[in-house]
Formats: sequence, structure tokens, C-alpha cells
Amino acid sequence: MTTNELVAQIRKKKSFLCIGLDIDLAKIPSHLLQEEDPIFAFNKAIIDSTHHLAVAYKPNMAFYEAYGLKGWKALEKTIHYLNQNYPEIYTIADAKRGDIGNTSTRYAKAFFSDLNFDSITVAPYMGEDSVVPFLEFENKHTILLALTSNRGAFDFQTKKVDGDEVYKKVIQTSQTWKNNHNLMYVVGATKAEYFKEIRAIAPNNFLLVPGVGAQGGSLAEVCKYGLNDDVGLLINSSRGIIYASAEANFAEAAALKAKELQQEMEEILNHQKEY
Ligand SMILES: O=c1ccn([C@@H]2O[C@H](COP(=O)(O)O)[C@@H](O)[C@H]2O)c(=O)[nH]1
Repeated sequence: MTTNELVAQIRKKKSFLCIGLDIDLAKIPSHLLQEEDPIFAFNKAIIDSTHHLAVAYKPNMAFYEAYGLKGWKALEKTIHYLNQNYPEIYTIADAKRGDIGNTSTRYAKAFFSDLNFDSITVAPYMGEDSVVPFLEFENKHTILLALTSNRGAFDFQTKKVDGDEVYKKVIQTSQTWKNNHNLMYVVGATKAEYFKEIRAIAPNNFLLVPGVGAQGGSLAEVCKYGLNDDVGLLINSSRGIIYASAEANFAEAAALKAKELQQEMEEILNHQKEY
């Protein structure tokens, strides 16, 4: 999907919500465990009830890999279901990959060509040659970890190297790489106070922002400095939406939670000039 197509969907739905599909069989309604593929049955119900409120879905690979072959098959079915039934929806493989170039090429093939995700999260730690194989795919985005939402972000990402914090170096240096127009960055909602400086060095890139909901980040605080002329934000919530209820009404409960965030986003977009 192109960035323009993503922006058009955001404008149409008045939403920049990304729903995280972090499946946990211990948290899904027990009646679904009778299904042949409980993971897919859960994801399908969540997607069908929330697709009009969200512009993106983000399955995190850990939650599928943890179930072995069954998990991987359910992931494959989920992405195919999205691509076939809701082709306007943007898809993110939260895989945090990155390796020597030869290996990154295979990761890129797996997620972009075979599974047909629109984007993938990538760790920048191994540098340019580990990221460029992802950037070579046109109309696919590489979402580099810049400043993550967890406490450990302060262990390395905010430490200074040659006068600049590592997360700033990641953003600045990656902007010089080939096909940098395919870059987005992960910035945690729990780090709202950093968005002003991040927007100063990456004014045009989309930012994927996890940490709203279960991790306590504030949508309004992120939007204060995070929004740009193309909106430029994808705000993710996973547990806060998909596990709103573990009863038979789980899909409706998820839609209500998603609607709350979408309405807050619509309000913010209506007053964007004031932000
Ligand atoms: O900095 C980061 C990068 C990725 N994540 C992932 O996003 C979701 C958040 O889930 P919630 O349930 O809404 O907390 C999850 O997949 C994380 O692994 C992140 O939280 N922070």
C-alpha cells in the first residue's frame, strides 16, 4: 500500500487507529476453543466488528510463534482474510527483524512477498545493510524501532553517542539510506514528551505509536506534537481493545473500545490546526 492510500483511508474513516492482534488463548472466550482454529476465529470476529473504526491491524509475531505451526497457519489465514475482505486496511507485521543483509533479504521476502504484509517492524541495531533489504520493496514500509514504549528504552536509546541520543541517530542516519521514503518509525506513546524533538528531525514520516491503553500512554499528549499534515500517526492498542471482554459479546466489546478511540481521534482531527 502507498503512503497516499493510507492517508486517504485515515481521512475517510477519521481514524488513525491500529488494532494489535496479540492472540492469547488463555484470554479469549472459552467457547472459541471448540473451533477448529480458535486463533483465526477470534481474529476474524475482532476484524469483522472493528474494520470500519481502524485503518491498520498489527499482529505481533511472538503471539503466533508461541503456538508453533498452528499459530503460523492462523497468522497466514488472518493476513489473507484481511487482504481479501478488507484490501484498504494497512497491515503491520510486528516482527522486529533485522540481520546481516543476506538474512534480512529472506525476512523481507517472507513478510512482504509471501505473507503480503504492507509493513514490518525492524530493529536498527545492525545498521544500514541490515535494513536496506527491507527498504528495497516499493510500496512496503519498514518501521524502524526508534524510541520504544518500555522502561528499557532508557538503557540504550536515550544514551548519547557523539552528542546525540541513540534514537535520534537512528532517525537521522536512516534518513540518508537508499529508499528512505519507505521508512516509518516506532515511538512509544509512553514517551509523549519526546515527540516535539522527533517531529523536528522526522517531519514527514509516519510514526507507529504503541503504548496507548494497557501501557497507559495518552492519545491527546502524543497528538500535541506528533501530528503532521498527513496525520502521520498510527496509534496502536492491542490488549485494551481485543480483550475488552472474555464473554460471548467479546467482538462487540472490542468495537466499543475501538469506537471510543476513533471518536477521540475524529475530535482531534476536527481541531488539528489547534494542535
Ligand atoms: O515500543 C514498542 C514496540 C512494540 N510494542 C508492541 O505493541 C503492542 C502493544 O500492546 P498493548 O497490549 O497495547 O500494550 C505489543 O505487541 C508490543 O509488543 C510496544 O508495546 N512497544
